[in-house]
Amino acid sequence: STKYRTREWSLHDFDMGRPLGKGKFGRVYMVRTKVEPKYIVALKTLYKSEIVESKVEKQIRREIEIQQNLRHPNILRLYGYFHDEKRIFLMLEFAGKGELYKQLSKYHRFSERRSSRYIDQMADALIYLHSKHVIHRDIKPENLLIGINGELKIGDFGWSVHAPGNRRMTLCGTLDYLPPEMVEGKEHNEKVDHWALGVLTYEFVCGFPPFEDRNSTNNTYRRIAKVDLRFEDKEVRLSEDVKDLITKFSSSFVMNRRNACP
Ligand SMILES: COc1ccc(C(=O)Nc2ccccc2)cc1NC(=O)CCSc1ncnc(N)c1Br
Repeated sequence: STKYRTREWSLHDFDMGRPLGKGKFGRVYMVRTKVEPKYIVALKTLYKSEIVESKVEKQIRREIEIQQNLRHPNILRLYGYFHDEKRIFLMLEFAGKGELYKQLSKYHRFSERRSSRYIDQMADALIYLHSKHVIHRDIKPENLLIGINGELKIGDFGWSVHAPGNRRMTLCGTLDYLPPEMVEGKEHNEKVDHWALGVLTYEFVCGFPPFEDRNSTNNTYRRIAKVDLRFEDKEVRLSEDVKDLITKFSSSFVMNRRNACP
């Protein structure tokens, strides 16, 4: 609603709730507006000092600009923002069922039915993003949230990283989702999101990403560059359909690469 955009918000408008997650630049709290109607939002605090230090102020300005114009049921809303002398506050949609990766680590992998529902919603969100010439470039379980009715939401975590814990972390976030052209530092287009959707589908139904090599990041690079896709894992029974879908996601990328270098 436009009311959010015009009025000036401040911390005093909210009752503070529990912390929701920790990002690299600050924390996210569940908060509620003090006056009726009592909206619940996820309030993300970013420290100006850290943002300046990491020279990401342009990136966050651009990101806020992009996010405020996005309206899609499978993309987490950014309602607005405000700041005080030390911090910037992002007023985000609250996703009622939290972080998808926590479900994935709890259940190890998703059924093909549940995976197909999530991938279908991701595809809708990407069609919408690409229609606005926005390439996401960072699709991975850590960046996905689940709404109160079980619907998937792309929650842009900006440059936030999760506590190291059991998450795969390399220099710039997980390597596993990078497509060959990014791994080789080439220019990229929205097909990088199609590639990542294939990697995401594989990780949903298998419980681990297709090119992962826990012992050597170099080998992960090599396997990505070669598109070394394997389905031989004994304990995971995959339908021919899902193997075909995943192969198509990666081959759509290979076609793209062939076009790129005649
Ligand atoms: C549209 O969502 C965003 C938009 C922008 C940024 C951001 O930090 N940009 C950024 C930060 C620094 C530098 C450059 C960009 C972050 C998010 N989103 C988030 O941080 C997700 C917070 S966690 C959470 N949120 C809702 N419901 C839950 N249950 C949970 Br758990």
